[in-house]
Amino acid sequence: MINKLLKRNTETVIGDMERLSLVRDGIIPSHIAIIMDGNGRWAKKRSLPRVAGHHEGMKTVRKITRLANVLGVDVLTLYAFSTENWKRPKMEVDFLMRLPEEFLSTFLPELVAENVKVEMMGDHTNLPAHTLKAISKAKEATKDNTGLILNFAMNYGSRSEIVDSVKELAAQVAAGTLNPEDITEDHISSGLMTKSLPEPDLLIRTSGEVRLSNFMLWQLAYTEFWFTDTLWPDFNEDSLIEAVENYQKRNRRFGGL
Ligand SMILES: Cc1cc(N2CCCCCC2)n2ncc(-c3ccc(F)cc3)c2n1
Repeated sequence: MINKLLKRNTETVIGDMERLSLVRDGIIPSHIAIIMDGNGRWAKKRSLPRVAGHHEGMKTVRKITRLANVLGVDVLTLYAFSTENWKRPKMEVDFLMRLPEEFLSTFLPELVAENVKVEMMGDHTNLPAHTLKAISKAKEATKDNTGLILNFAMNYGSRSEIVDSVKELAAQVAAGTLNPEDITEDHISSGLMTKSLPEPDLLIRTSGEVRLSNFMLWQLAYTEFWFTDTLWPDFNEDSLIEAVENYQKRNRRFGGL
């Protein structure tokens, strides 16, 4: 019995290694963005409080960050808290606002050792000081790292991001330093929080929801979308490999023929 289990486990490990090797031989999406949905539903299925799903989802963040780094992904953007999330019960919001420091208190040393650079995009105002302090410490500790950029979207909303970019251009036009007819797509892109990042190549959304929820609306214009019914806490290394394998089968035309 033990031998059969060992044999099967060995075959599984070898199979996984071969699958990982095949994926790494293919085109790896430079920027993967993920809408990490299904945490509350995961908890409800287990008669657990919603916050248990968020906490389990945080463990998935570790797993997927490690694998993305191994695959050679350049940027991993994770939609951790949207501007709409403030409408949730205060207890849940307070819990969510503690997750960054819980995640970083245990995972920051590994992120530093693995050359991962922590970044955050979103509206800093209204985020609690303790949350910002933890994230700022991680950004500082990893600012010189040159590996995977782990970009957390916190209190982020795409439409307000675009409005802010347009306002900046309007101010330049009002100041006479920019002619309206000279405004290009690059002017808008350069005013976004993602101005220093490549646009996402692959967007993943979990839990069966098929919508963007005010996430990177401008940046996702030519991104490949992959939707899965898997709930975020159940999303694992196999799930990410499957998404990248699917991505590698697509023929991206960026609007062309
Ligand atoms: C608000 C929130 C929610 C949050 N969830 C866990 C993942 C599922 C989605 C919602 C709950 N996670 N997971 C990690 C972070 C985080 C954020 C910034 C940072 F620098 C380090 C870690 C996080 N932040």
